[in-house]
Amino acid sequence: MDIIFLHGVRAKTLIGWYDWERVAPQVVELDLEIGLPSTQACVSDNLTDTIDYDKVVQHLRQAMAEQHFLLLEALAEHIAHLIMQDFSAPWTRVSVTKLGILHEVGRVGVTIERGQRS
Ligand SMILES: Nc1nc2c(c(=O)[nH]1)N=C([C@H](O)[C@@H](O)CO)CN2
Repeated sequence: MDIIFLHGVRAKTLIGWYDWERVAPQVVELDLEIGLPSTQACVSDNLTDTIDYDKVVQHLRQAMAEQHFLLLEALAEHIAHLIMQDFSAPWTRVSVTKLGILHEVGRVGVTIERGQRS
């Protein structure tokens, strides 16, 4: 399976378990790997034969501005669902990272994989 990746995508969203996190949007970082439904673009050299990563970023930023979740796990699940449903990806690995949320911890986050990797 061919894969596109997007690393270090920053997006603003309401995310967190605690009261203050439910009212103040935070910037989270996404690392995405997205399985492609075909290898067609490798021979056609045509953007319409693959998943346009530019559109993925726009779509996810828009969705995350409108949604709120309590846990990173639930946010990651939602992102994986959007990637598979709206871009027809057969497989994805989604990591969501909070930056500097814990004292003396640089980054915390979750990684999930959904779909079938062939
Ligand atoms: N496994 C998780 N643990 C925690 C989460 C989470 O999303 N998944 N979230 C929090 C708080 O929101 C944290 O970011 C602020 O202390 C705590 N643990």
